[in-house]
Amino acid sequence: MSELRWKALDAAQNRIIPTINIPEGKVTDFYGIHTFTDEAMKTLLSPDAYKKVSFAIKSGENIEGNVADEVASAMKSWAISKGATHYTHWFQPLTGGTAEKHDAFFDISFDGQAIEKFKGSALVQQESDASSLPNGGIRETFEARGYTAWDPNSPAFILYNTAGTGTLCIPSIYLSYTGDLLDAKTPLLNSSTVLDKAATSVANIFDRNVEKVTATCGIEQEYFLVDKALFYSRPDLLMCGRTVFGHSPAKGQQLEDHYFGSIPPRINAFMVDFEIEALKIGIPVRTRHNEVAPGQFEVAPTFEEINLACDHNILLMDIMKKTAIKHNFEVLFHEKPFAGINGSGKHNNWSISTDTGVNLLGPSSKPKESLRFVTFLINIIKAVHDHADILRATVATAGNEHRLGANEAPPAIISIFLGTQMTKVLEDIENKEIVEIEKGENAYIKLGLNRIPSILLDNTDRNRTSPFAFTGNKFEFRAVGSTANSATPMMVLNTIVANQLENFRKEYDFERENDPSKKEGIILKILKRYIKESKAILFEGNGYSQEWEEEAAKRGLSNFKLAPDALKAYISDSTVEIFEKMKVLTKKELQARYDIRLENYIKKIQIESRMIGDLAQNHVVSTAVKYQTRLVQTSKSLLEMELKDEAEPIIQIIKDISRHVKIISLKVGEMTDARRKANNIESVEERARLYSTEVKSFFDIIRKEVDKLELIIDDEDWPLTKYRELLFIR
Ligand SMILES: NC(=O)CC[C@H](N)C(=O)O
Repeated sequence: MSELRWKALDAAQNRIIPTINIPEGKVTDFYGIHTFTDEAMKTLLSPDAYKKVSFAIKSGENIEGNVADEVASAMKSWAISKGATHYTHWFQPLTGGTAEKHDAFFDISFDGQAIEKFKGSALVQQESDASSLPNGGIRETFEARGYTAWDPNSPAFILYNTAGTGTLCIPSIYLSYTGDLLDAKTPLLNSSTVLDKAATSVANIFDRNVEKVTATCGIEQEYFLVDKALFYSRPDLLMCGRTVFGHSPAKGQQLEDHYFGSIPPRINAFMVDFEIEALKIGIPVRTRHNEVAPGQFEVAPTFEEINLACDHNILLMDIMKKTAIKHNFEVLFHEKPFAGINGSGKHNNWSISTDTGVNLLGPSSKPKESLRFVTFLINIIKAVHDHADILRATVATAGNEHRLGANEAPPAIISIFLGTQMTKVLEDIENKEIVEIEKGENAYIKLGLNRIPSILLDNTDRNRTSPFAFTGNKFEFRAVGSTANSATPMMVLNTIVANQLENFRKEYDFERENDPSKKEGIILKILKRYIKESKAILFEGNGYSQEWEEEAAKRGLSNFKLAPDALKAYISDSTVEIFEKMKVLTKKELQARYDIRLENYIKKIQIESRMIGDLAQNHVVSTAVKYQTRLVQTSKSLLEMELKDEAEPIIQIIKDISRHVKIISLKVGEMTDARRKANNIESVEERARLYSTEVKSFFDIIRKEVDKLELIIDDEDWPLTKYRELLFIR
């Protein structure tokens, strides 16, 4: 086995940076050339068809058959002219990733002629016998049909394979024969619709011209890069996406010399390459940098409409994985591939803006508009306060369980960071007496609302320890895991905010009818109460500290460290009530998602547990025993030569090895028993609980012993590529 390690090290150190095809011209010359953009549609469709499609996209109405035929025909000619041979409905099942089945444009007509075919019906809807995709019991196996349907809100694009041919990908939603939602995209679309409705009605209190409110999102993506040969030399990376063993290297991230440091040339080449591919399909990537841990990096696009942003993020991950092959890298999206150093997250920068061009979370120089700003801000705080548990549940996975609360990642407690100055503004609103809002801006000034723009301009205090931070003109949800499909957390955020805004509007209307005072006074009265009700969620301090855990408990905030506990919020009464009321997900669909996520959790821990057993016994213990045998020979020889003192330290090492090996063997056996016990449990909830508590409790114990052995056994013999090699060779 150590031979594999040495070969891998050799390969990794002799890489040549591949040539990258840089397109001619400026980025704007090739941006979106592989996307069937609105521009392309305008050029290729008849004016009438274009008008109808645009209307359907805006209104969400169905597209008529003949119009769909025209769009399909235009898409086909466009795609074929760009080298596409196939098409696929590209959708997001509940696996967390994407799914695609490629069909050729090529076909044989009824009279035996070879033709290229793509009808409107094939564009709009496809039937998939995808009974192997997770459905949480929604779809009985005897009714295995599922449907994918075109989502015209997200433009079609072409993905090329290494052979150079392309597939036209049509972003689609996915549902069962019975109409139950089986994907991540449809609920997100639903949530955007309800958010639009609720936010528009609140925005109308301030401006009657607002007709539409859109959620936007910009997703920062963290990742690790490991040389391909090194990656394949670690069975745990290959099977679990993370290392289950590995002693910390002498140098980790303690010198803080990697973050924002000069990007190594081989990495930079990879970044340039995948960014070009991303830009060609219209993903507006803009930022790249070294992250905190050695071997860790980040990419971020500019923000977009939320549905598009989530599609683009998951697509970007796919492009990164594929581009990495050419560069002999493997991209790790796991939340915690290496113990003891930074994990990887996805920071979702979320905001809402109107069709009149106003960012509702953006500061304004007019105090009156600041009232609108605080209205949205405080409603969001209240929504997150009241429904923190379901927000937390969306980021609960086996991978993220290792990350939350460890090394620069936010803790499992959901709290909101506002910055000291904004906190003060809220305190003023809560505590200062509002006399009747007078003419002019006096009252706003008294309340400190006139200060907001300047506060937000120099709002430099950032708090990385907060899972949900206000950053001047948007909220940053930092707890999302790096492998996650952002569509799910963003769908929940949209929904709880929509629900809250709807409640606010109702309360406001009610008060208006019964209270003759000015609308500003009424708004402030309601906001005062909201602040009182939800200020427990506001926290400015160090989210990593023990004191915060204690303080949060006192405040009654939840702290679900284990994913199965956090996931329960999927089926809580309040979640079901809101999601059914807002028509985003039904109780049945929530239950299915809960079951799927528990199953996924169990399977992930099961795979890791098996991997730990296998590596510990078949790689580590066997190597340790072989090395021990050599030491026994040496000590025997020394004793024969009557060199007792010299033999002593060697005998001590022999004993140390035995001690570690004994614990490892014992604990691997006990862990296998714990697994067996859990597997016999019928209830998925109870099984997940046993996996998260009993089975998982052996992971650290076994790891500790293995990592000790790594320090004892001859480096020449050690079978697992070491942390220093995985993290620093590039
Ligand atoms: N510099 C950073 O933003 C670190 C974030 C951290 N990697 C996380 O897991 O979220």
